[in-house]
Amino acid sequence: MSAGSPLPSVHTRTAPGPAPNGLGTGLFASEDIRTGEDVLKISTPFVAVLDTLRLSDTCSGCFGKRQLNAGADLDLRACTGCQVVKYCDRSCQAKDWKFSHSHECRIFKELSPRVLPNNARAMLRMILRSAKKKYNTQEIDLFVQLETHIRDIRERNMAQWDRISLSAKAVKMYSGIDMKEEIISAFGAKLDLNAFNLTNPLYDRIGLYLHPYAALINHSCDYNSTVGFDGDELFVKAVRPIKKDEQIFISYIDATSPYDVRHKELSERYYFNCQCSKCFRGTDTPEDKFVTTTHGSAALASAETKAQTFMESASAPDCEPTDAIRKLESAMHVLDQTSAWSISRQPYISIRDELIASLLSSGRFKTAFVQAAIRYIRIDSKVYPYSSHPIRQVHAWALAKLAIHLSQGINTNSDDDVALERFELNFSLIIWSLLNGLVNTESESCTMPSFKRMVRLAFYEVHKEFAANGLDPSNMGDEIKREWEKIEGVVSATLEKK
Ligand SMILES: C[S@@+](CC[C@H](N)C(=O)[O-])C[C@H]1O[C@@H](n2cnc3c(N)ncnc32)[C@H](O)[C@@H]1O
Repeated sequence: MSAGSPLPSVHTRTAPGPAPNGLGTGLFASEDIRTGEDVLKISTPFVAVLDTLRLSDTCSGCFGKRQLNAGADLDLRACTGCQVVKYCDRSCQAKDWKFSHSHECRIFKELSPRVLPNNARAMLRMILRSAKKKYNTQEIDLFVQLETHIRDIRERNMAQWDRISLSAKAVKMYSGIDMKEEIISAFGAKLDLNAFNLTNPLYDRIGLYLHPYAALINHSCDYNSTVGFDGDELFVKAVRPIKKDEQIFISYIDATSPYDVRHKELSERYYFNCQCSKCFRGTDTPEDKFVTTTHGSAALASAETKAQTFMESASAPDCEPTDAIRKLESAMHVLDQTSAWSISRQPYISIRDELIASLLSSGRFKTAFVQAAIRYIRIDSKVYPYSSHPIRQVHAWALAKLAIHLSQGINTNSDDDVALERFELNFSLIIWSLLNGLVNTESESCTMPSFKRMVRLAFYEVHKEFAANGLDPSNMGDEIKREWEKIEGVVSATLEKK
């Protein structure tokens, strides 16, 4: 590790220290850090597990890193012992076996076809690794000091406490370990309070991740860093320049939400009242703004509740994509009818994200392209003001991928009734311009190394095709500008129809 910690898997430009405003310990920059640079990189997790639904489609060794490049061509193979976890190949299997699976495989096999929930699997891993002395003293020392908020959990959320205690009982029974249930429960509480969403390089959630050094980073709704994962490697990157001695902040929640929603989530899930600069401004921030102030707060709250209900039923596991699309469009309609809701105010942003995912699942690529263009052009720069934000980059990639699909004349669903053809888009130029933008800003972007590699490869292919036809889009600025004017036309026409 470069500075501040004796942990071998931690490379950082931070040091722990007392954080002002009663925030306990925090991490502070030990030097100036530029946009896109690593604040912290951790090569080995303390614990990481996949969500139960991801066990069948994601490799438990590389957490989907290799699948990102190989796509559907890579067949995962189940562990021959337990048949629960799957791997790309022997090297991924060997990695997980060495990390923890050798201790738990027998237990998974005995329980099959039942599978322990993700938090119980993570607790089991931590207990077994700790019993096998796989952690070094410094890691354990840091882990022991992590917050548990056990009293808050017991007093304010009995259901959470019951779940933790039940998991502790199960972990003790299945592992046969000689450890008090209270101690195992404390492992569970630390996990609930300090774990990160493990995501793939496209920022889709796939599981749970914990490392006690990364867990020292405090939260701010006006964060200066973002967290991402490349396989089992954790990266914290600077989303804007950070000065030496400045505190590092990430966002534990979706910071695009208005004040009340953020406050509720942080207090119910993490048991604290946020002391960040944005929360001090209360509802006086863009996240809370409405387009007009003519509606009473009751009417707005009622519209929001209706829209949320539509959104929740659209994300029910048994909801077909076509049905989900109808529900999400109804949710948007409810918000539009108030004429107070801007498309960059939550829950509009999340509804559109869900809509794009459902349109993709049902093969409506043209409509998905238009919605992804609205998100890219009209929303992202408002809700993620720093262009280095990884979500902005991932959304640009999603738009480029849709343009690639459409340029290949892929059959779209017959319900895909957007008359995109009349705009005569030159998809190749649009793809080139999106990928060129991503490649050119790579060093200041907070995306993961394998994402950058994938984008670079795609750009190389597109550029090669142009070159084969004797063209270099670097010299076609006017043509590219015209294509973006056309997309602006598509976006305006769609939004005017609302
Ligand atoms: C993951 S830990 C961060 C490290 C922690 N400060 C420590 O000393 O161990 C999260 C806890 O830090 C505190 N915290 C983090 N961000 C905060 C914020 N913006 N406002 C108030 N408390 C915060 C809360 O007690 C929260 O439960």
